[in-house]
Amino acid sequence: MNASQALGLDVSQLRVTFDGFVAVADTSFQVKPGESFGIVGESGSGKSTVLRAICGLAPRESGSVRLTGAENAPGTQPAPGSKAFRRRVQMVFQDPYGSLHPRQTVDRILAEPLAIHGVTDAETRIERALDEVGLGKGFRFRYPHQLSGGQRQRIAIARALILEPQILLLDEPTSALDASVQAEVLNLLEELRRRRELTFIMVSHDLAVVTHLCERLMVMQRGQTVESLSTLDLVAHRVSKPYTLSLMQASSGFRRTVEA
Ligand SMILES: Nc1ncnc2c1ncn2[C@@H]1O[C@H](COP(=O)(O)OP(=O)(O)OP(=O)(O)O)[C@@H](O)[C@H]1O
Repeated sequence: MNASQALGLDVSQLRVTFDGFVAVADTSFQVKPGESFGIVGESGSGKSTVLRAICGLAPRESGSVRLTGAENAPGTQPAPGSKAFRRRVQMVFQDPYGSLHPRQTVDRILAEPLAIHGVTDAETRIERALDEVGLGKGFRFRYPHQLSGGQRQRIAIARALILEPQILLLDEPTSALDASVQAEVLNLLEELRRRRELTFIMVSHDLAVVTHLCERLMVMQRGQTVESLSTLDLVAHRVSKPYTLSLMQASSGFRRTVEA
């Protein structure tokens, strides 16, 4: 993929409510094509709901989600959740076991999005996707229970990438994994981002993970944006809001990273 095909995202005044409860309150942010953007905040602050609303899995009460970049002139915007949108924007969930169908082989799991989108060269794409996530075709006919947690998450990443989207939404992609496996999967994501010029929007409660993978981040609390800052500012403790500071102090992994 060349740089001109990279896509960004413009989220404006996004509001999501569940039976009157405001989970996300008029949140706005922009992610540039090829950028890696993090969303952090305490549990329940609305991070996952932002990602889910972007891809049409959570109901958007108001606000807009627009793809940006050369390909997306005004008037040609695919609706979030539509087939055309999913071709460009894919999501990876936290729990790799829960997100893979237990009775489907890896082959079937990877073939499904291709069939839905009418892609014909399934065999080649599946083998290439398995290679890309460092597993190889020997894994093609295994079931999820025959894989380790890290391998399952690699399959979930392969499934998200098989349609060659430009944007990946990552919801706590490594938090269900052991620390050493976590590092392997983060390195894989970083390598894939560089190779494919992907745009990432990653939710995490772990500041160490976000500083590893993201260039910029947004801090959320109770459905609202507290502040937006660069990773460099965060690492240098150049934060303006007490909430961000308390989040940094609460994150032991982050303290270790800063002290290292
Ligand atoms: N489908 C739903 N129905 C009702 N309430 C919901 C739904 N999804 C999320 N919520 C509520 O919206 C709020 C934000 O949830 P969300 O999952 O976005 O938080 P989060 O910051 O991602 O938290 P965590 O880090 O624990 O995953 C929470 O209070 C949650 O209970």
